[in-house]
Amino acid sequence: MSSSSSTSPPPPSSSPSVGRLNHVAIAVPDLEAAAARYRNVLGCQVGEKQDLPEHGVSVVFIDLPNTKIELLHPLGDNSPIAKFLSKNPSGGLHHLCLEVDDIQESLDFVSEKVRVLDKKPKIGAHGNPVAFLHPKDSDGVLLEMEEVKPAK
Ligand SMILES: CC[C@@H](C(=O)O)C(=O)SCCNC(=O)CCNC(=O)[C@H](O)C(C)(C)COP(=O)(O)OP(=O)(O)OC[C@H]1O[C@@H](n2cnc3c(N)ncnc32)[C@H](O)[C@@H]1OP(=O)(O)O
Ligand SMILES: [Co+2]
Repeated sequence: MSSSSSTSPPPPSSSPSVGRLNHVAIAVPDLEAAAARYRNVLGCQVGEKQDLPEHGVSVVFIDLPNTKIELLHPLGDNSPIAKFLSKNPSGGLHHLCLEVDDIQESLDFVSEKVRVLDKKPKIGAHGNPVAFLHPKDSDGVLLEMEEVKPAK
């Protein structure tokens, strides 16, 4: 088993510049019930539901001090979330979203090493370009990259 240490070499200079954990996404069988639980039981700041047909999802974001939780529910039978919930009826952890500062450069670099699910980025829930990497190439965890330009 390998482990990281302070002496590990720096990443290649052309690798993506990964920033914050933008969100952790959870697929839920009942979006209203899940949102109410985060609002009323955990006392979190819960946003409005958004429908995103181009992604086949309804989504509610929960703001935390340092990141967000994205609650995902299928919008239609062809939704990737419908397939996920058919295999995981109680719901579950769906993906992690990492911020990068240039998504096309990041995709060009990582696509030589892992399967990229979107050759071209799509516009995600925050109006920024997003793309996904195959979970089977990243320890069983679906990874989303979201382009967030560094503040000037
Ligand atoms: C709201 C917009 C945006 C944002 O701005 O934040 C979003 O987050 S959109 C979120 C929804 N969109 C996506 O998930 C797009 C990317 N996903 C996909 O392309 C597909 O879901 C997938 C990951 C390629 C899986 O699709 P498919 O191969 O058709 O499904 P299978 O059920 O056959 O899965 C194959 C294999 O992979 C395992 N799997 C599937 N999903 C996940 C997952 N989320 N996390 C971990 N593993 C996953 C699945 O269990 C299968 O494994 P085996 O059973 O071992 O074969
Ligand atoms: Co997401």
